[in-house]
Amino acid sequence: DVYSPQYGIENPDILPSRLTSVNVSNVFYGIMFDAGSTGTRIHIYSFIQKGLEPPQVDSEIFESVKPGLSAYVDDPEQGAETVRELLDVAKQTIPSTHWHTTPVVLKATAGLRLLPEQKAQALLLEVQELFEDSPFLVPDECVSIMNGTYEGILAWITINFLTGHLYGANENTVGILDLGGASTQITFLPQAEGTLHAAPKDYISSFEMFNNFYKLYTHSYLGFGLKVARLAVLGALDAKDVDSRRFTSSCLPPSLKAEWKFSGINYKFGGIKEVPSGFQSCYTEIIKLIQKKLDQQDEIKRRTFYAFSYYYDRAVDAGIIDVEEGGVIRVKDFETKAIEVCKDFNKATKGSPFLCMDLTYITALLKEGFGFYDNTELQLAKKVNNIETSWALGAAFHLIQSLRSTA
Ligand SMILES: Nc1ccn([C@@H]2O[C@H](COP(=O)(O)OP(=O)(O)O)[C@@H](O)[C@H]2O)c(=O)n1
Ligand SMILES: [Ca+2]
Repeated sequence: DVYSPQYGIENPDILPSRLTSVNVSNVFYGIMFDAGSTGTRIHIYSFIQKGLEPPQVDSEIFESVKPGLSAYVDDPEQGAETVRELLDVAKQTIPSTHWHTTPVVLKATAGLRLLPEQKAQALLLEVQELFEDSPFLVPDECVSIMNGTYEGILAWITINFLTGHLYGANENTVGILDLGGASTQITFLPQAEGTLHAAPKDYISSFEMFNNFYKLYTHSYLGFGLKVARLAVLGALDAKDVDSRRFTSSCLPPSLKAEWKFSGINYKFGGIKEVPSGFQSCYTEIIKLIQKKLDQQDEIKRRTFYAFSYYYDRAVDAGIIDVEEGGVIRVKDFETKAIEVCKDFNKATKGSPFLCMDLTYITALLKEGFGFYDNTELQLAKKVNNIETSWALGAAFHLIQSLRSTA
């Protein structure tokens, strides 16, 4: 795909009517839905654009509902209902004079990628009908399953835009690590020539945004999100007799017996009394799922990475970072905490019985999967300048750009 943004061109369908002079700054809006595997979210952005410069984000309104669309696999109408609730927020916050020029788009990620095609399409169709009945601008392909390459690239665009690295000085761009429920992404702009040669061909993607051109390393690993990883550790992925079995792991409190629902399926799970539980046996279990499954690039050990989504949430639950502040940590902080939590399951009341497993998985993913050093620093951030760290802003920029180039 090649997009050529054309600034300052008058386009009454998309831009606010005030864009008649390039000297006037213009306010316009965009609505991006993130249909993730664990929840659906709305991002309502207001943008300001001055003349020929790329648009700036003025503000974001963010709301979310749980569970995600994939949980409504057998009731698409009810699934669309959760989207309607969120769309009402947009009606309440965007001035009605701007509704017909404000694009609304929903992009689904790994939860829907994992559903049978027909079921996923039925859900998307319900949402599309909802959008078409709304007063907002409905672009072509307003509702879709996003491919994993875009998920990584667009999150990279968001974080580098928010941290001021996007236009011009490419040497200082930061990498991103996104850990969802069902998939995980790694994206960075290679500086070492060797990375471009060593990487698998389909891990290198060229992308243009606001007249800048980027050649990125990016990959989305489907099935390596935190929640699907839990099922893999438990041996419950694709298991046939889900109703009659209890799935066990040494990563869980030995006496635990509980139930857990994911993507509309109920799983019985628990610990193992017969074998030693704790970090070492848990790590050994998990490594089998990770070793040699992910591409490793030497360069990442020395680069700055922003990590968010479950990296952030579980670090908060484990007390590694403050829920509001986030902060800089090292890869080994996850391991240190995992060892502590797995040693005394009874103490870990806060972060659910899965905290030992999750922290151990994150440690293994970072070290054995991507090949980070113990000492590699990670920036944990939920928001930057009050805007969510998510692919959604990058997707909104991309949408604005493509609407303009096809207008
Ligand atoms: N705007 C957002 C969206 C998701 N998330 C986090 O992303 C994780 C869930 O990922 P997800 O439901 O998007 O799953 P995937 O479809 O990306 O695999 C949770 O830790 C959420 O808190 C977030 O921190 N901010
Ligand atoms: Ca996500």
